[in-house]
Amino acid sequence: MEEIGFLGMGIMGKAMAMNLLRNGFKVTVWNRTLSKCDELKEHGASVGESPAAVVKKCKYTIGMLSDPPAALSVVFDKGGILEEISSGKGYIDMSTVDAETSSKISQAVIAKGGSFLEAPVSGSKKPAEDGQLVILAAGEKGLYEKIVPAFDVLGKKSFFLGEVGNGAKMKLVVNMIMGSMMNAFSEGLVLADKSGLSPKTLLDVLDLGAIANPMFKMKGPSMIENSYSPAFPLKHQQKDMRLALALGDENAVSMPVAAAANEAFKKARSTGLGDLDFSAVYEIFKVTQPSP
Ligand SMILES: NC(=O)C1=CN([C@@H]2O[C@H](COP(=O)(O)OP(=O)(O)OC[C@H]3O[C@@H](n4cnc5c(N)ncnc54)[C@H](OP(=O)(O)O)[C@@H]3O)[C@@H](O)[C@H]2O)C=CC1
Ligand SMILES: O=CC(=O)O
Repeated sequence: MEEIGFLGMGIMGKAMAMNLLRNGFKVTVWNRTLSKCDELKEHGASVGESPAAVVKKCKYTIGMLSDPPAALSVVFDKGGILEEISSGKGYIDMSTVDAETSSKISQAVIAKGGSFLEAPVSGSKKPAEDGQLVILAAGEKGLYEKIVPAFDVLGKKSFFLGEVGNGAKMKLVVNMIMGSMMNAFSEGLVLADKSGLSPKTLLDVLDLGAIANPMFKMKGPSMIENSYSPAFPLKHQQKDMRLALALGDENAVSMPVAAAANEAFKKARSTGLGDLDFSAVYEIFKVTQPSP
């Protein structure tokens, strides 16, 4: 397959680009903070000096940026994708953003003759390293079909969900549920502890029952050790809750559980926990539950 461009060497982008390299793809990377490209360079990647330079060199370019302003910046700002995208080239944005952001990018790319696909992912740092992501693609079907060989390396399953916006919406629904679950889980761990039970035993009990799930199993042991090395940064989970709640507003869907979870993530951010893993929201429940 042709050389792939990759913009954004954060937790996810770095793992995904590394995975493409490991599987024989030629990759040109770019990151706003250039030094984060060094490790990829050591593993054989080329480095582009701007998103435009990457698009000029590569037929297909993937973006994995933090949030809507970042996703828009690499497209519309000076040195951005729009300066070089043209007929025969494709841009695939795998960042988690809202449908409106994705549509703006799509329209601009298509106006220049390029093709666009949104393809946010479910799965965190480890699934990214292991090529086990779930890819939620939408946009131009032709581009989807051409990029499938790369998706096959990055993910265990990819869905094509139709028109641009559907991938973004699906991702926000999934992360809204995940964020609410993390809050309920944190409350449960605190309730067990404060009522004299062992949180560790609670993990064992949960894992054997109908609400067992990979997230509780993976995050629970580190949470009870107060260890929050970031796989999915809390500030991004809060961004996803905010964008999901906006989607709820648009569709007049009442979401009291998600709204409460968003408040807890906001509180965690305001106390300086934003760069830790999203499971650090547990700390908020601990401090708001004084002993009787
Ligand atoms: N981590 C996870 O478990 C998962 C994350 N996601 C989503 O993937 C995306 C990336 O997440 P993750 O890798 O964890 O995030 P990180 O915070 O680790 O990385 C964010 C990336 O965005 C770049 N960036 C931020 N602002 C700008 C800007 N204004 N212009 C250009 N680049 C910018 C950063 O560059 P710089 O290094 O210069 O700051 C960095 O490359 C997010 O949308 C997140 O919600 C989806 C699934 C799982
Ligand atoms: O967006 C985060 C994830 O774990 O999926």
